[in-house]
Amino acid sequence: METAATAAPEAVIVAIDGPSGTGKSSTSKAVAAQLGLSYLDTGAQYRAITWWMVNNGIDLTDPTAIAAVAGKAEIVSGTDPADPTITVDGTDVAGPIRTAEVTSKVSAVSAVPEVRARITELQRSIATSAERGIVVEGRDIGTTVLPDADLKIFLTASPEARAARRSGELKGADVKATQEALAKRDHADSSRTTSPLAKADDAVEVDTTELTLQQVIECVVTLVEEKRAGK
Ligand SMILES: Nc1ncnc2c1ncn2[C@@H]1O[C@H](COP(=O)(O)OP(=O)(O)OP(=O)(O)O)[C@@H](O)[C@H]1O
Ligand SMILES: Nc1ccn([C@H]2C[C@H](O)[C@@H](COP(=O)(O)O)O2)c(=O)n1
Repeated sequence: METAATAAPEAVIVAIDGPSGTGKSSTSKAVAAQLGLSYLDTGAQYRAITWWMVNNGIDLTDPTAIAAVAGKAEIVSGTDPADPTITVDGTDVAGPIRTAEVTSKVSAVSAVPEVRARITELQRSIATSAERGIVVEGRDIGTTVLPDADLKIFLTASPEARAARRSGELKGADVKATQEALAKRDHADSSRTTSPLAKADDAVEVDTTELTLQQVIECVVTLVEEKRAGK
């Protein structure tokens, strides 16, 4: 009989939260790869359920309609930092979840308590079964999903730096329009009632504005190693 893996006693759980474009995904993936840990992109899960709702014609202006179908899509996340995957009902949605349409609608879907309850349960189950430990990144990991995480990091960066990074990714995108879109999404994610984007009281805040990605990775790796040494 196949049994679910459980975390080893020395497994470390790292929660990385912060607003959009602060470097959570890039940092988390690299730290997990360097330390031999699993990696979970929780934003991808909220994007995946949003993609399913768009595809199934759900009225995303109606929280009751969203709540009614919150449990319908089967979302599976692959946690290898070298090749993170995400499927919905067996379909690879890694590309489709990054469209402008999904990005503009994900905050409305992720604000619905029934959606959060479902995705939070999935995230906890993935984190507790990661044998060597895991880096989980999102908006409410340190505050709600994994309040007992061994290490909590809250990444920040100036709005200008975040917009410049994002526009660099979306070749030719207007920096001002990108900054406005980021601010709008951050406001929605921070002001929702259920589990908003927030820094946990015991999180270490790292301002990445003036740091290279490599410097941020080194900083987080050092914090994890210090935690492990003190365990
Ligand atoms: N310290 C840094 N200096 C310069 N560029 C960076 C830095 N950190 C990340 N980047 C770049 O910024 C972009 C956004 O980074 P990333 O996707 O990791 O952010 P994020 O916080 O996960 O965003 P989101 O929440 O929107 O998914 C990427 O192109 C990444 O390479
Ligand atoms: N723990 C999380 C992670 C993500 N979300 C929501 C809010 C974000 O705007 C959206 C997409 O996340 P991204 O891919 O930009 O990291 O998902 C959340 O509510 N809680």
